[in-house]
Amino acid sequence: MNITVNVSSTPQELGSHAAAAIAKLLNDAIKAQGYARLVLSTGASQFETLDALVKEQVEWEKIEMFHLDEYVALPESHIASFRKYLKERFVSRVPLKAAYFVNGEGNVEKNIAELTTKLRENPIDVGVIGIGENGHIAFNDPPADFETNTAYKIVTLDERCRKQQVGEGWFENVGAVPKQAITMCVKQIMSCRHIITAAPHDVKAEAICNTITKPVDPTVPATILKTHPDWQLFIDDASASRLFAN
Ligand SMILES: N[C@@H]1[C@@H](O)[C@H](O)[C@@H](COP(=O)(O)O)O[C@@H]1O
Repeated sequence: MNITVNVSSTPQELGSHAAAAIAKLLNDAIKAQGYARLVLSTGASQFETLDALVKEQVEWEKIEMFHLDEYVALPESHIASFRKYLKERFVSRVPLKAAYFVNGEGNVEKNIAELTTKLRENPIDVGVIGIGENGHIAFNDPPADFETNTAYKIVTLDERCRKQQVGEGWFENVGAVPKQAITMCVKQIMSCRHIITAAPHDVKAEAICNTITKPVDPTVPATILKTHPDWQLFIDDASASRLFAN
């Protein structure tokens, strides 16, 4: 078990530190095996990290990118679509070898099966795994399922998670947020060789405090990350504020 916590003053500083750490791990993997496989999160908390990551020196043509989670039946043209998010904020900005998305439209079971086959061809080197305001990782809301062995599954989103999406401006009201999503499962996330978490902003202060101070338990899904052999957590003064208050 190896946990590193890095506290920055601002989200921008956090983004550049997290991006440098991700780039180093990707470059180490390329050196060792000639390629690297990356899983990316989405959400407002990842903006600064992705903006900095696309500027890093990485042989992007040796990188395969996978996607963590997506709403069921939300068109890719919707502003909240995570496929749209990743295409605009990452895939269009670096010349990747390949990008594999979670597609929540059409035959979802078939989409999951095809993506799982691709994902499981080789281990994932770096998982960039955000933490939600309710402590979720991907769309594994509390109480999270730590046991499922499939790569992805369909979940029903909890109320707090759906409200957070409205708070971030992705939807006009809670009724407009899809009730279901496809998420990478916790065990699959934990199988990433290295995990990097970027969690800035005061809205994450409670989740960060719970993750660090509470025992590993499904009621705070992100606590499982503390059992990973190599987890680097990047927070800022705002998201760390409850830690210092304790
Ligand atoms: N489903 C996404 C995840 O991919 C992300 O890691 C996490 C944190 O994102 P946010 O910045 O929206 O809090 O939750 C979101 O809902």
